[in-house]
Amino acid sequence: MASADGSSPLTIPGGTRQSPINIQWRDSVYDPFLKPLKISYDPTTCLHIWNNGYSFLVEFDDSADRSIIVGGPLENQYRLKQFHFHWGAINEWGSEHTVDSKFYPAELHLVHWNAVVYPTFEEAVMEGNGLAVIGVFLKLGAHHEGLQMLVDALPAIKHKDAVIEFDVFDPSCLIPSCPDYWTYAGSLTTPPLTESVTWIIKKQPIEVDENQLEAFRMLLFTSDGEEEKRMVDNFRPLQPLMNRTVRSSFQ
Ligand SMILES: NS(=O)(=O)c1ccc(-n2ccn(-c3ccc(F)cc3F)c2=O)cc1
Ligand SMILES: [Zn+2]
Repeated sequence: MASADGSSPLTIPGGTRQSPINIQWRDSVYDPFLKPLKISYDPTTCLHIWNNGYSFLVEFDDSADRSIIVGGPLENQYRLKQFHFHWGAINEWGSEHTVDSKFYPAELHLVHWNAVVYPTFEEAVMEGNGLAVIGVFLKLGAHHEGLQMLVDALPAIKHKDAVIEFDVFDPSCLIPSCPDYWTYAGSLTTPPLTESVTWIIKKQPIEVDENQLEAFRMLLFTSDGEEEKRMVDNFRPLQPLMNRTVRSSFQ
């Protein structure tokens, strides 16, 4: 939906570092000073899984430094707050970022915040170095054992605001073993769209099977009792790169 000047309500007036973007592989710049990203998650920090009416999220206890990432492009360590996905109605699209203008059927986002510098997540969301989000592409292929635990919980959170307890889950099983990533300065891809995210996009996708993608698509945007609207195509349009460079951790 665009307004008279052609802008969509999802553009931030004066935004200079909006996300998602297309990652043009040949335009990314290898940075030899980028460190390996170190990921250490405590599976018992997992709290619950819920349908927030836009995606489904798994949230974590972030009251201490128990599930953290450090290194990579980051100056501090960041605490895991939640992870969620974006996907399409069909396998031809669904990811938020694209690589050489290619969409993947889905994309995982692991959202972390800079608890070294900021006292709360709410404050970190407003600051340029407040958040770090790891993006992982999902491609159609083999069955993913680790994802299946999430898929098995989805029928119980079909409707908006449904939540179930999720005791133990290690999201490391959703992150590819290949250490290669791209990184750039960007934003949240849904409101408040704040320009507070260091994006770390893994080069290697994970493989999931058709049944697992279909399970995402039977979730609903709508609450119980409302006219059903399937939760699909919950990805934001690509945003202009403007004056940004995408760096790669690999040659
Ligand atoms: N898709 S993404 O860029 O990873 C993304 C997009 C939006 C959010 N998001 C939306 C609202 N919030 C949020 C939640 C709690 C809070 F206190 C403040 C927030 F901004 C948030 O973190 C979080 C992550
Ligand atoms: Zn997201």
